[in-house]
Parts: sequence; C-alpha cells; structure tokens
Amino acid sequence: MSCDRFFSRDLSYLYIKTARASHPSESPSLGVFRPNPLPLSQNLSRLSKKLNMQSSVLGFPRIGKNRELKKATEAYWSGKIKQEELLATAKAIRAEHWKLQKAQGVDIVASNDFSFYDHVMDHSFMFNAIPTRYQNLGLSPLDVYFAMGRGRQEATVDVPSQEMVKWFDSNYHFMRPEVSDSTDFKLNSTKPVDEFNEAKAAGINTRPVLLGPLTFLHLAKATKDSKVKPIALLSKLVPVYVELIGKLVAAGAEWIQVDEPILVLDLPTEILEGFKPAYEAIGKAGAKIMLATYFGALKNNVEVLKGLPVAGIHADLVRSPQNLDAVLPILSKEQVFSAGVVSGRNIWKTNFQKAIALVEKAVAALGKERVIVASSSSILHIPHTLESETQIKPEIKRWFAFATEKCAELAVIAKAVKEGPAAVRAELDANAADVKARAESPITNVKAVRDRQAAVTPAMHERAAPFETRIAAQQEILKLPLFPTTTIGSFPQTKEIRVTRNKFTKGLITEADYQTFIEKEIKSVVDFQEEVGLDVLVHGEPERNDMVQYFGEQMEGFVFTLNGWVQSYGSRCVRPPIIVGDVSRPAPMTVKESKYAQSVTKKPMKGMLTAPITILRWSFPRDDVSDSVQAQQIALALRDEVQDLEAAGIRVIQCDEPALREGLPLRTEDWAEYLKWAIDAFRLMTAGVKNETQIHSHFCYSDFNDIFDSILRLDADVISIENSKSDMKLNNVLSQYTSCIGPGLFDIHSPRVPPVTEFKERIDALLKHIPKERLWINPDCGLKTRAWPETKADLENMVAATRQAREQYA
Ligand code: MET
Ligand SMILES: [Zn+2]
Repeated sequence: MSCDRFFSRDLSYLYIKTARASHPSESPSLGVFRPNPLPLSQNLSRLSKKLNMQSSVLGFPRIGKNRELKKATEAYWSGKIKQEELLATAKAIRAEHWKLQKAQGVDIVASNDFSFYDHVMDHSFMFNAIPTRYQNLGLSPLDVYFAMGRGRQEATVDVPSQEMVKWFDSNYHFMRPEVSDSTDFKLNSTKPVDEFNEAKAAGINTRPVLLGPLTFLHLAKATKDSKVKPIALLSKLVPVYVELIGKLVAAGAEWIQVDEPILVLDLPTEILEGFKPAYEAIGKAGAKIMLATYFGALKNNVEVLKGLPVAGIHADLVRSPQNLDAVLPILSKEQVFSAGVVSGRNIWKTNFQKAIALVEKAVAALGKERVIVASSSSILHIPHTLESETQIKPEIKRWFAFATEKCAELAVIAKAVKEGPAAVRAELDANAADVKARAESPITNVKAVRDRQAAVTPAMHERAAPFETRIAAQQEILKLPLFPTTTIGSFPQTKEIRVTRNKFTKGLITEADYQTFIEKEIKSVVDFQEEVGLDVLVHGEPERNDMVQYFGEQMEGFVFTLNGWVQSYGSRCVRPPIIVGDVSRPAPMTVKESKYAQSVTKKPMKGMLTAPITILRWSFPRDDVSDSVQAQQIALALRDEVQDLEAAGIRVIQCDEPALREGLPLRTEDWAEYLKWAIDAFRLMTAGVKNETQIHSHFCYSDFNDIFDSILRLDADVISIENSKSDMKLNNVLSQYTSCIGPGLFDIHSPRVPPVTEFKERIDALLKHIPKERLWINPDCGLKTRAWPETKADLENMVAATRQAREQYA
C-alpha cells in the first residue's frame, strides 16, 4: 500500500519548484544573478590572507555511526515511519557529522555530501533530469526521488529504477543519469542551499559540494528514445549550475567544491573541450571554485585545467603522488592547491612522514597560504569510526584509521606543516611507531608464505593437458547428458538458516548441533535437486554468511569489523573484511561440507569456492604490498583447497570470480597488466588438478563483453555467466568461447518465473552461437536471495525445457 497520503506535501527538503511557482525575482539569468561585487582576483587575495594550512574533508560517510540513515530510510519505505521522521533523522545525522569533523579539528567541512540514496541521483533530481516514467505518478517529491533509485511496484504504479553503475573503481554504486533533447534542465530542488543554511544555523560554515557538469554528463546516458550525446547538452546544463552557485553565494557560501573525478579517466575530446566554456561560465557565478579530481592520475588531462577560472584545484596524491608534479606547474599565481594526502578509500593509518613531505613540497612551491591539506576523495568509502571495534587486537587496531580518525589525521598534518613538527610531536611519534610496528609485524611478512610465492613457477599456471583432452577425460567419469543442467551454488537462505548460524556464532548452540543442522540442510537441498532432475549438484552453501567473509574467516591474514559498514548503494551497506597480513590457509575450508554432500548422492557434486580477485576486491586490501602479491597469496591458499577437494573425491569444482571485471583499472593502458596477474591468480588456484577434474568458473554483476578474451584465458573447462538480464546481449561473443559455457537462463533477482516455452526459446537462441556439445544450462547466479516456491518452479521449468531440447537436438 502506498503511504503517500500520510505525507504533508509542503515539506520542502526535496522541494520541486514548478516553472510557474518560481518567483520572478528569483529567476536568474546567466551571469547576472547576484553579481559578486569583487572581481575574482580580488576575492582570491582577500581569501589568501585567511587561508593558512587549512585541513579539509571532501565529503563524509552518510549512513550514520550505527547505520541510522539506512534504518530510517528502510523504515520509511516499509511505511513504519513518516516522511517527517525520516527528514528529522537525516537532519540530526548531518548536524552530528559536521560537528564531529569540526571537533576532530577539520577546518573545511563539506555540505551537500549527504544523500538519501545517491549523490549522483541527487543531481539528476535537482537538475530536473527526471525521466518521464517517474513523473505524474501522484507521488510526493521524496517518493519520486526514491522511485528513481529503487523503482516502485504497487497496484497502480510499476516503474523500474534507473540503471545502477559502479562509481569509478570503488564499491559504491550510483544511479546513472538519463537525459534527452527534451530534458528541461532547471533547478528543481534547493538541497545544497538548504543544507548550507542548516549547517550555518548550527554555527558551521561549510563548503558545499556539487558534482561537476562534465562528470554529470559524461556519466549520463541518453534515454531510450533519444539519440542525443549527453555532452551536447552542456550549454543547457551550465546555466543551472550558475543559478545554483548564485543561490549558494547569496546564502553566504564563499567556496564551492565542484567534483570532476572523470579527469582521471581516458576522456573523449568533446568532454575535454567542455571544461573551458563550462568553467568560464561557472567562474562568473561569484563563488571561489575548488575543482576537485580524485581516484587516480590526471596525466594529460591536466592540460584542460590550465587557465580555468577556478580558485583552487584538488588532486588525489594517495592514488597518484605524481599528480603533485603535474598540477604545481599549471597553477596560476593565485590559485590554491588542495593536496589529497589522506586516503578516502582505505582504512590504513596515514603515514604522516610521507604525507607531510608531499604537503611541504607543495608549500615550498606555493606558500602556506595556497595549500590545503585534504582527504584524497570523499571519505564516503570508509567506515564511520574505529571506536566500535572493540574486538580487534590492539596491536592491529593501531594500524587503522576510519573516517572519524582520518579527520583527526588531517588536522595533525596541517598543524605539523603550519607550526612545525614540534607542535604535534607526540602525534607524529605515535604515528611513526604505529607505521613501524606494522612494517615489522610478523603477520605482514610471513616467511612460509613469501617462500612459497618465490617458488611459484610458470608451470604451476598450466593444466596438464589442453581442453579437448581434459573434457574427454572428464566425460568418461561424469557421463553427463547433452546440455548438462546445474545451479551456481547457493540455495535459498531461509530465516531458519540465518537464525541458526547466528546462534552458533554467538555460542548459543554447540558445534555438533550446528553441524547436524547444516548436514540436514545439505541433504534436503541435494534431495531437492535430485527430484528436480538436475545433473551436476551443489551443496547449497547454507554454512556461508557471505561468499568472501566465509573464506576470509578461515584464512590467516584477515580481520573483521563489528560495525565497519560502508555504503554500497542506496540503503545497502557492506562490511568488507580487511586484509592485514600475508594470507595462508591453515586447514581445509569447504571439504567437510562438499564431502558430506557427495556422500548423499550418486550424481556429481560441485565444490564451491570464491576465487582470488573477488576475495581481494570485496575486502579492504593492504597498501603495503601490491594487489598482485595479495592475489597470489590468496590463490596459493585456494590452490590447496582445490586440491583437497579433488583428493576428497569432488570431481567438479567451481571457482567464482564475479569481481574480475570490476577490478579493471580506470585507464585502459593499465588493463593488460592487471588482467595478466588476475588471470594468473585464477590459473594458479585451479591448474594443479588432474585432467579428470572439471573446473568451472562463474561471472556475474558486470558486462563481460570487453574482457571476454580474458575469460577465455582462464582456461576453465566450463564457465557460467550472467546473461538473462542483458537481453542475451552476450550472444555475439559467445561463439568465440572455446570451452563449455552456461549463459544464465533466468534472472535470479526477480521473483518472476519464466514459462517452459521461454526457457526453450532461450536455449534455441543460444544454440545459434554455441555448439550443442558445449552448452550448459543454469541460472544467472546463486539462488540465496530467492524464496523456495519460485526456485522450485524456475528450476523445474528450466529442466523441462532442457529435456525438450535434448529430444530435438540429440
Ligand atoms: C555473486 S556470485 C555468487 C556465487 C555463489 N556461488 C552463489 O551461488 O551464491
Ligand atoms: Zn553470481
């Protein structure tokens, strides 16, 4: 049921202003709205006197110390609280975060970094880039906004959400803006102004942050019915920025942070050429613009920054210390440099000595008045505070700094440069001791692990024989029918499973009782698969909380947080494991369950493992050794697991690598190197088995078209790959795949059950691209989020269609 009728419509947090409702006196025209009395240069010199080694945070996590925002938002969605309560919670969270940052000593604090769902979507909404499907649904503005983020299904309304896309190479996801020739860009909400005023009322003068117009349009796509290139709309969009910045200036904002993270990507000329006209217009709006880039190296893109009428430039010196040498020479005499020396992306304590050296280099070139000490990016990507992590051993905890602690670090670094090291001697000494302790800790350098890495040979990455030989040997043993059917691993994680696992974790039931429970679950999932008539069975993964955490908890080198949540998308948060040391596997991790599952069926049981890149990408990685070294350590640990499964009689082993695609570097010139070590890690994990053992791999969550040749290079015997949602768009590359392949036949995210005819049509379509002896039949991904009734119906229909196909194509 819709709860809209309960909401008062005059709450203006996400205030939609219709064209007619706007006051004539408020309607701005380009460049004349609230003209700034001083020319920019004068503004800057006035400002320069005030600036002296200030510290700055580009944006703070929004979800709240204990995920208060998530809880309130979900309560609102389910009708448990009203809009007023949600807005009040959000307001309290913002105030708390501003005060917290100030209390830690941060000078420049952002506003408008808050979002109910996603900051990119906030801009779509604010600029009136609201696709027509969300309009005229009779929803409140806030519900229109949420419908864009999560879709809306009820009796009279059925709209899907906007497309969700990964935010650069982070684990945050944004909603992709949609624009067309008819998008009527205008100021649709006053969110940045409202939040600026809100902070001001709380006594805090903030620097509002906006996503820049080039980034907004580069990340946007044209609506289905429009052929427009989003960048062609730049001249229509920029006046809205000018109007908005004018309003912020009128409210008292002096500086505005405008984020253009796309400057670390390979960019087409038309995007690069847009910077000059856009910022020439924006520069006249009366504010001092801090143009912020982050997440990587600017490289040649630095050229477009030269001569832009902005008051400052921010660059990420954590991801790319070279940015310092790139940016310093292009700054004009008055421009300020914001040095991003404290990571917004990882949880490691900043090495003060290194950070201070970078800042001092900037100061030597520019003077203290023109340097700001900043977080490398928004610190959105880090958990709120280390304070709650009471269970992490103190000797490891001292290596970490979460969001709150990063704020304090910024203040110390700024003070060290401003007043000299003596002013913060105790902090510097403590930091140096922590850094040293980590470097010297036995867990960061385990001889056995390093020796094993040194002994890795090229031959360890090669299967004994080529695919054709292997598949024949496998078929001898497995005797699978044409079009073998299987699933991807997990079966519905019922409430009973989760409750029992929790009880076990809390010590409320014995290990023996838990084991009995898990075996009962496995047995019933195996029986179910036999009844449905699947060919290669799985044990269902009832013992796993999460496909990465489950393995991390059983390996050396990982630690886990109690409350280290970070926003993944919307209200969804994840709690990534932290890789703290060299990784190894003290004992088998999955053998007991797989062996038991195999013991209760004559059909082949598929062992189920998460592969190295996915474990690495879905954790916080170390920053003291490279990703490739970490991936190799994980691969060696998993290699042992693969061989133990084989020794235990498991003939088919699936190694899930859904994050392979998302690990791709931001710049294409870096792809080859990444793919080399990532593929090597997979091969190191899997290549030690006999020809008779069948290696499967699984891919989902991304569009794999552009790395399909790399998937081939994994040399797996069978791959399953998400396909159904993408309108079977993989079909064209499928024919290139030379091993067996199971493109997903149904979308596991939807409760909809495709009829047998639809399954059969999909199989027919796939057979146009894939030779029949190589086609496998399976869903898109694991079934753990589904309920049993639809799972049963889906699989029954899938098997029925397969049987028809077998008759037809035998
Ligand atoms: C995100 S991929 C998930 C694969 C895993 N084996 C599962 O079935 O849940
Ligand atoms: Zn999957």
